[in-house]
Amino acid sequence: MAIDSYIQRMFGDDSPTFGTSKVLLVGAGGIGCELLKDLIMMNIGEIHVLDLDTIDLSNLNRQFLFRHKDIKQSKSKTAIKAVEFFNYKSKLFSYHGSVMDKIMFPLSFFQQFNVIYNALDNLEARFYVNRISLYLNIPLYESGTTGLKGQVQPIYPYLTECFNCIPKETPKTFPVCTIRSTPSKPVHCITWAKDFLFSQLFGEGDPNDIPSPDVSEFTNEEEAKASANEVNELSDLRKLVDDSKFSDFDFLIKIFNKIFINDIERLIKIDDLWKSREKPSFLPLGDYLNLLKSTGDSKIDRVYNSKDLDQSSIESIFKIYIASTLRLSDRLRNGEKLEFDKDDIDTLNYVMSTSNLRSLIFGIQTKSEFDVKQIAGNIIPAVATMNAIMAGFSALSSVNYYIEKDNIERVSKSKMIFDSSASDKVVNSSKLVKPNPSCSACSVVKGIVKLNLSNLKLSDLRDKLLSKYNYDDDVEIMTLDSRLLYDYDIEENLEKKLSDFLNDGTVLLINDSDEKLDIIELYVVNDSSSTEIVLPELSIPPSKKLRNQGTNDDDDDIEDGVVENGDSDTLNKDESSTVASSTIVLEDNDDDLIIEEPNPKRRKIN
Ligand SMILES: Nc1ncnc2c1ncn2[C@@H]1O[C@H](COP(=O)(O)OP(=O)(O)OP(=O)(O)O)[C@@H](O)[C@H]1O
Ligand SMILES: [Zn+2]
Repeated sequence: MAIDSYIQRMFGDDSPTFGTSKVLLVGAGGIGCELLKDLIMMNIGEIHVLDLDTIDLSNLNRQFLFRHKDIKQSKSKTAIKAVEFFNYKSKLFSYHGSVMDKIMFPLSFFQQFNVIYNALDNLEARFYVNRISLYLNIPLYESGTTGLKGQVQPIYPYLTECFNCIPKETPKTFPVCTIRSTPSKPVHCITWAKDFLFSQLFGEGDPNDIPSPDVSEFTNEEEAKASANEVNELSDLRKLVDDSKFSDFDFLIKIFNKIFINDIERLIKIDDLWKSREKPSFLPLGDYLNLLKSTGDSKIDRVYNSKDLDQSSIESIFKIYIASTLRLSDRLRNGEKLEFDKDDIDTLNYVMSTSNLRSLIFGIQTKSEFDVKQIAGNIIPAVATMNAIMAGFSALSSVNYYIEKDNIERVSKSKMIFDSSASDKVVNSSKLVKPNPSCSACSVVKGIVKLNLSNLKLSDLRDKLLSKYNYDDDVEIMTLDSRLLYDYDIEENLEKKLSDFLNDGTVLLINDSDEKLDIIELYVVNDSSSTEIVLPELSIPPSKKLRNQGTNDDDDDIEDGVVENGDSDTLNKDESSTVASSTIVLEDNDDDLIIEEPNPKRRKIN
């Protein structure tokens, strides 16, 4: 049966406006491939698929639109080609690039869409698209999975929580001293091997530029000194690795001695570290090292790798260490730039062997190549079924919107879907919640300012802001990344051209110097044909400070007999009582009236 007939059967004559909709699908990975199939089955008018990546071998187990022959091809292009044989009406478009690339995808690119679906794997891009959906007031269907966990959050800007409303967990990090001096878990040794040892010996960057560790991160002074020494010596070794004439086998012994003997000796001497911990011990590799020294380079098995690993044998781990060090230094000397990649056998073997040798020294359990790959590659197992379920719910949640897009209040009563831990349920749902009033993304009034950056000066923008929004006194102008461009102490920029500071896509924060009005956020759109600055119509609420003051003063009213007074002309009715408290009249015990002026506290960001 044709898709149309299914849709007709399900929705009857009130068939939703799938066919006339134009949507953006961000991400063509695990969830994205599934979602593309689902959206096609809904006969969405236009589906624009955007992804920055190419296909890897490791994607094939779950990204069902891709085949072995597609490896190294663009994900978005391959995905839309793969569905060509589906019986569909949707028009498909693909884009190969990062959604955060403001040149490839300016705000106007997003403006054409009715709905955005996120199928991303990182917070940065998710936060970015969330902001775009807020600027343009486009519903966003946010989905994600980690293993057997998953979630779909429909976001109806300003009506329901946005992606930024709820604080997100950041990836776990470990204290520097644990990684450098007192590891107690395999993950500590793997982090040391990958982020410290590998990156300093083989990673990009000038060996003279290896930063010293931050002394304040160590509680023990000797430990901080030992750590600083380690870095200096490593930088010398890196020079040896880089030296193109160097082919002396001694080099391997030097590195080994430094990392696995001298550095450990130094740590053992710091008694304070071992009061409540087992001291590290040396690897029983003496005979093997001597044998290698006497037989020399010719006897080294350069191709020995993790396939030959006997995890219980120190010698086997050591042989992988030697072989992978040689292979990596050869590659480095051939001019290759190296970075850790879980799918690059040399870098993985190096991290696996060095972390396991360190684990043995500190009495920690060794890990297999598979485990090290998971931990070092930050791999969270992706489960194809969970991706398919969440993609399905993402598409399904959006049906509400297509059916009743003219009644967005009603649509915003939809539900959020997430995995269930109950044995008899696959998923759970909960009502969408109103936005968090202190969310830094959606609680700030936003708009788009159109202007010709190369024709105008900062003073033009400042003057226009003052007149358009009736600020009493002055404003502070800064960028979202905290560059202060103007306030009443910093006038030197006023006569400079806006193009000196701003680009298409820069986000500006405008703050009322009097702290009466709330901060506003303006997205800069450079329009070279524009002759004037076009600022958005905004209704700027009173500042949070005033609102809080209002609330506190309400309490004080009872205790202190505060009488409120003020001009509420420019205010919304329901906010007038709080803003009026900007001029507070206090009655003191002697019946004299004291007028307390608002005391604007200014923030300076350098
Ligand atoms: N800034 C971005 N712009 C466009 N696409 C992005 C951006 N960031 C991530 N993506 C894409 O989002 C998709 C997420 O899919 P998924 O979670 O399955 O990850 P993956 O990279 O395909 O798999 P794995 O991480 O397991 O190798 C990927 O295809 C990735 O390229
Ligand atoms: Zn929010």
